[in-house]
Parts: sequence; C-alpha cells; structure tokens
Amino acid sequence: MLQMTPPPLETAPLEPVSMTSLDKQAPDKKAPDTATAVTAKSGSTFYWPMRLLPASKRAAMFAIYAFCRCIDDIADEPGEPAAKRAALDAWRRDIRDLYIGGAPNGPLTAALKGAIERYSLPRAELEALIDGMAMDVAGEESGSGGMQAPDLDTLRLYCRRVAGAVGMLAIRVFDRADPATERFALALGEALQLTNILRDLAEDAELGRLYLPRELLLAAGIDGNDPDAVLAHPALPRACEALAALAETRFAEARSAIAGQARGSLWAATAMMVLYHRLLKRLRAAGWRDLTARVRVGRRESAWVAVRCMLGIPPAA
Ligand SMILES: CC(C)=CCC/C(C)=C/CC/C(C)=C/COP(=O)(O)OP(=O)(O)O
Repeated sequence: MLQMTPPPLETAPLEPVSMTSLDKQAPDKKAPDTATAVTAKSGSTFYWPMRLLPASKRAAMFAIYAFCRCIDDIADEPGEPAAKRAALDAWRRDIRDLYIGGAPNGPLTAALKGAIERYSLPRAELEALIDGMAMDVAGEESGSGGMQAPDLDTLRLYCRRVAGAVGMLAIRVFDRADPATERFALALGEALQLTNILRDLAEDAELGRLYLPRELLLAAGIDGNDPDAVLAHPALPRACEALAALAETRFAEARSAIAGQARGSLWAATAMMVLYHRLLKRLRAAGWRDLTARVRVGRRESAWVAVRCMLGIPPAA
C-alpha cells in the first residue's frame, strides 16, 4: 500500500464573513473571493474534496456551496418566518435574473453566474435548493420549528431538494450528467443528508426541528413530534438505527450506480461518499445514546481521504 503523509491544512487567516450581507460586500482584490472565503470558513467535511479540484471546477463548487450556506443560514438564523420567506424569494429573483441575462448584484451571484454559464447548471436545481430551505421555514408562524417528524415522503422530498440538487449540480461541474451518474447523485445526496440528520439530532432539536420520519418513530413505539421529548425517549436508538439502515441502502445504491465508472472529477464525489459513510459507521457504533457526543470526521482525515480519491486509490469507508 502506498504510504503518504496528509497534506498541510490551509491555515491562512480569513476575514469573518457576514452570511446575511454576502452580496453587499465591496470587492477587495487582496481578500479571497466571497465564495472561497465562505467555503473555507465553513469548516465543511467536504472542503477538501472541493479544494483539490482543478481551479474552474473548484470555483464552481465553492459558488454552489456558498449559495447553499447563504440560503441555509436564512432558514436557520433567528428571525421572523415572513422575513425569511422574503429573503428566500429575493434569492429566487436573483437566480431568475441570472438565467434571463441580468447582471449579478454582488460577488456571490457573480460566482454563481460563472458556474451556471461554464457548466450549464440547470435553473430548476438551484430553485429546488431554495424550495428545500423553505421547508425548514414553513410552519414557524404556528409556533412549530418547521420540520417536525415529517412523513417519509416529505423527508425524501426535503433530501432531494437540499442535497440531491447539490449532487445534480455537482455532476455537471464534474462533466458527467448521464442517467447512471444522475442516479448516483440522487442516491448519494439522500445518503449524505440522512447521515447529516442523524449526526445533528441534538443541534436541530435546539432549532425546534426533528427530521426523524413519523413512520420510523411509530414503528419504534414513539408517538409524538416534540423534538426534546422524542430525543429523550428510551426507544430513540431503534428509530435512529432504522434511518441509518435507510442511509446505508442509499450509499449502496450510489456505489452500484457508478461501479467501475468513477472517472474524471467524480473522485471528489467518491471522497464525499467515503467521508460521510465513515461518519455513519461511527454514529452507529456510538449507539445513539449520548446525542451530544461529538462524532465527526476531522479535517486532516478529510484531506487524506480526498487526496487518496484524487489519486485513484480511495480508502475504505
Ligand atoms: C454527486 C455529489 C457530489 C453528490 C453529493 C451532493 C452533496 C455534497 C450534498 C450535500 C449534503 C450535505 C449533508 C451537506 C452538508 O454539508 P456541510 O458542509 O454542512 O457538512 P458538515 O456539517 O459535515 O461539515
């Protein structure tokens, strides 16, 4: 087996970035561009697979990622639901304008425009992302925190929008949009989002959210949708295991959709798959008892997995 040392992590200090005013910042030639700064500052598990891509693909993925962060923050940060919906609608207008030839209104929309034009990104997928974030806002006026024990179909729709759409955009950046790669992108998007949901149960409960689907809760003997009550229920591990099993199924579907065909820049998607599959395995091993325990994939590990995948020697999940 080839032995390698993980690459040094990027340590250059980055200026804090205000997520709500991204597109109002004046350009600064010395600072990293906005999409790069947002992505680097995020500490994302997926930073290194994106960072190691060739420059134009990296720029496109950073633009997509920064857009996701921006609309996600609109849904997550404190604020009135009506104001959040208005902010998401403003993004809908910005996206529409980019597709009908309008000028970008700031650095992030400029980065998105570059990615859209270079990789023919479908407008419907960018709009699907906004629709997905809006699902986190809907219902807040009635005192609920948006998603609370949705039915399985609603959860899958949510995953399709907030993660499947990223996959459908990413495969175009990776120059692969054939049906098998689309199946891969959708299965992987769902696998990643379900894993993310299982890791962030406690954090989401603080926002009044509970993404565990009603059917799996009921099958485990949990009847209710109050996040704190459900997370304290003794049968919670059964529901989590059932959702983890569903995530495993999606990982397996993703792997088989591109078996032997992970050519070109699709290595970056393979790295994302390995990283989050490792995370899922660690969550299952931890056993869903202490939801505040930090189960994660570190940045060094993320860089190492990304380098291995880039070199065509992906490590085991
Ligand atoms: C073909 C292809 C590339 C498919 C995958 C699509 C994809 C990357 C979907 C994103 C799903 C997800 C859980 C994002 C969380 O990112 P985060 O940065 O918040 O994650 P973190 O909290 O673990 O850092």
